[in-house]
Amino acid sequence: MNACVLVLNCGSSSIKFALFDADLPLERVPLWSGKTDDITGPAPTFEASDTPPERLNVDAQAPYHSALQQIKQRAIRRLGGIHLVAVVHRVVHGGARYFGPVRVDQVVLADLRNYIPLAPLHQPFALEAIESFLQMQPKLLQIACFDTAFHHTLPRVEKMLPLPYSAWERGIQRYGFHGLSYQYISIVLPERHGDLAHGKVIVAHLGSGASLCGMQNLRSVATTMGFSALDGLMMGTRCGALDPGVLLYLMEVEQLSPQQLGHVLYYESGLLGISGVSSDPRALLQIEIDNPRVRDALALYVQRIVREIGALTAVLGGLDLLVFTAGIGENNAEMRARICKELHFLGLILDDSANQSACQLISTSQSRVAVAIEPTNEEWMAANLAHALLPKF
Ligand SMILES: Nc1ncnc2c1ncn2[C@@H]1O[C@H](COP(=O)(O)OP(=O)(O)O)[C@@H](O)[C@H]1O
Ligand SMILES: CC(=O)OP(=O)(O)O
Ligand SMILES: [Mg+2]
Repeated sequence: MNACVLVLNCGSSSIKFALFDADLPLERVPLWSGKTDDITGPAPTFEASDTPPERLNVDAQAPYHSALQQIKQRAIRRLGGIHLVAVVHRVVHGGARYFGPVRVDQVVLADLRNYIPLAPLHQPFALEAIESFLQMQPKLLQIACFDTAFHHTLPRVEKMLPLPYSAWERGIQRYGFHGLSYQYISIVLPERHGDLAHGKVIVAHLGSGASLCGMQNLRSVATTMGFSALDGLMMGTRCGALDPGVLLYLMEVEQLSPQQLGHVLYYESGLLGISGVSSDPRALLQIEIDNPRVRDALALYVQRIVREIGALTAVLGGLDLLVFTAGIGENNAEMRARICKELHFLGLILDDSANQSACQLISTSQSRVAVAIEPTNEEWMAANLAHALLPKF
């Protein structure tokens, strides 16, 4: 083995990490991987492929910083004597400037800071990770791969917002997110589903953050997240699509400051906001019988997904394949069943036992729309994209 790359994926509630042998072809299974979950919550956890899950001791004043330092230490320990050739970062927002993977130096870092207001739940943590490695080892290659990049193929009409034209000229447009996940899915779908994968496909990335991507010929043609990671579906703590009149009302009549409004939309809404209990459907499903607010939260969550699948099906002009991915999409059979039940009008028929067993294909042979589960692999996708920037051995 010549060298390794370390990938860091700073999500809204987790940091995922993976170590890949840098030799091509890049194995999809990492040498070492894991995640820290619920970092800002009361009981953050650390899980890695070589150790049992444990409680992570984080500094409550700076939980992300402290989790990151611990991952760094453990990664260095895991490397032993192996040469680390680069650290690859999932950076959520690349704006209108960054599409391909990019080497990050202080200049690029300063530029990427401009996007913090557009992705306040993600961008600061990824940039903090980059900065911390740059300080520790200034010569170690830092590479950013962007969540927005895969949506570069969106037609102009999907990128534009119906605001004054000058907004478009100022870069106020729909970008789309979860691109590393969708790009990975676009690579594996033909391997699993042959020609069907090249048709009209909707991928449902349902995690803490959630979005849909409509693909045709394996390219993004429509997506539910837009200018920021707030648009589209209802999420764990984020509202999703909202009547802009509500924002004006909250600011003008209820006198919320921009900071307070941001906090409401990013941290206090979605499943947590409606239920008042949790942002995790797993927890909510267990208590819905006794709790009407929890039932409302789950019903609204499903309704928003079904409504947007309908919209993307219209944009695609039909639907051949629906793919579930990310934490909820991959693991929560009950949520998949509730969503699919509402899509019966499309001729979609779920195979209940295949769904319960989380099979690769979970629709019946009579179903007019094939339904699949595909575990995402954002870390491998980022490592793979970054490979072009690595020095040749
Ligand atoms: N084993 C599991 N069973 C059911 N739900 C799960 C499981 N693992 C994760 N999830 C769900 O996935 C969500 C996190 O998804 P993930 O894609 O990891 O999000 P993020 O990348 O934004 O941190 C959690 O809120 C939880 O609801
Ligand atoms: C863009 C986004 O919402 O990412 P995540 O789902 O990892 O929070
Ligand atoms: Mg994620």
